[in-house]
Amino acid sequence: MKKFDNSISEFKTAKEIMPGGVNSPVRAFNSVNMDALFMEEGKGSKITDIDGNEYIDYVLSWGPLILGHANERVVNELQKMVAKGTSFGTPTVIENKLAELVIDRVPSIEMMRMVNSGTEATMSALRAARGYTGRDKILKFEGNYHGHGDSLLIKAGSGVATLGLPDSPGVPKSVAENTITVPYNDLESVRYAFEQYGDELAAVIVEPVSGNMGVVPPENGFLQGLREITEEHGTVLIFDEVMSGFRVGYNSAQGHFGVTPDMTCLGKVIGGGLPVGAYGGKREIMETIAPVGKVYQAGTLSGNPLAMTAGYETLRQMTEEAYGTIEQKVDRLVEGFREAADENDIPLAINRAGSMVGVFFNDNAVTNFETAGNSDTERFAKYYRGMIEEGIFLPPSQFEGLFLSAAHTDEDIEKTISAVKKVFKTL
Ligand SMILES: Cc1ncc(COP(=O)(O)O)c(C=O)c1O
Ligand SMILES: NCC(=O)CCC(=O)O
Repeated sequence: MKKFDNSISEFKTAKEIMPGGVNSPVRAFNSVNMDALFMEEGKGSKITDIDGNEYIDYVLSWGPLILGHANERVVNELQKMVAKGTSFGTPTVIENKLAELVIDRVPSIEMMRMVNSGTEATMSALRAARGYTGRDKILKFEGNYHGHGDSLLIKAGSGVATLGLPDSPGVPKSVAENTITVPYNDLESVRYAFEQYGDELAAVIVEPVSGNMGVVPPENGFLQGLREITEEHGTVLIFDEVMSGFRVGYNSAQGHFGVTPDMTCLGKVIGGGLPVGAYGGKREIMETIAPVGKVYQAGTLSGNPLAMTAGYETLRQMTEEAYGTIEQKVDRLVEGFREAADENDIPLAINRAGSMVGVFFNDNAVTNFETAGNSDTERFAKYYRGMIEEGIFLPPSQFEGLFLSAAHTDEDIEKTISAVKKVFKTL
């Protein structure tokens, strides 16, 4: 049995000084009935906790680390940048470089703004869409998570779903009234909502691959349908690619599925593990942002040179070939999960998109929040704790996807599959 004495002791201290002992709820391991693990260092696909236990890491800081931990080139370039200074509060050349790279690869983005988190990206994109259209209402999907901005914290996924808090106290009723929610992958419900509110809807915001109720890809025609309906009504279509951006593929989910929204939100991978977010889209919409237009949005540390450096050096290494190599590893991992399920007669639904994988203890296909919610969370918790014992670090919730990086080796994947087979026998 692994020992976690140091983590247990630090977590006890942390709980006295931070709500739940954490700076973000999903880190508290609530739904798997464990104390949180405190990590000390990471290299490549591996992460080590403060008790010296090493794990193959499929959390990757919740998605950003597509090259794995402490990638040599990223670390070298960051060290050079740190020595020059950490923030100037003026434009820097590295902001241009990262923005040009993003604009080049993400079809919808003609102009963009850097911010400090995915939450800021979605809040700012909504404000731009509202400013541009002069409308107040927005439509989002049940089980999609767009960060913790008031307008979007309604029937949200991620920790909100894990903790069973469908509507957060503290969001004013007057704000919540402007957010319409419908089931994911359900164009009929979207059409119905547009019949009722069509000309009042400023934006439809969607995770083009949903990653916050576990991984749920869009069904054929869903994104295309959203494109058509929003176009008919002059509503801004926003793809929240904070998670899927530069993860589902070289040109992000929109490139992969061939549907171009009006605006896109980014985060995670584009900061290579440093705090970042970004939003962008059609020039005409982005020119509503101050100081060109009247929609105000700002940030002391926005476009921070360290974050820009980590993001730029990460994306430069993620060639089309690099994405292909990760996908082959995902193929094998998914195959291994299926073998383990068959061998042990465990009902399992597996979804994937690029290097995002969702494994549900579920008898049926998982296509939306409702079907994801039918998963066996108790079985998940038991599986989770078994995998920790085997040295595999997974996101601690049935409603989060796992990620692979370019640093994961074939050996890592085979070790993981062996662990899954061993743990499934005990469920
Ligand atoms: C799709 C999506 N949007 C927005 C966010 C919020 O990003 P952040 O946690 O950086 O605020 C997340 C992640 O948590 C996300 O997965
Ligand atoms: N899929 C959910 C997240 O990535 C959230 C991370 C966090 O809130 O700490």
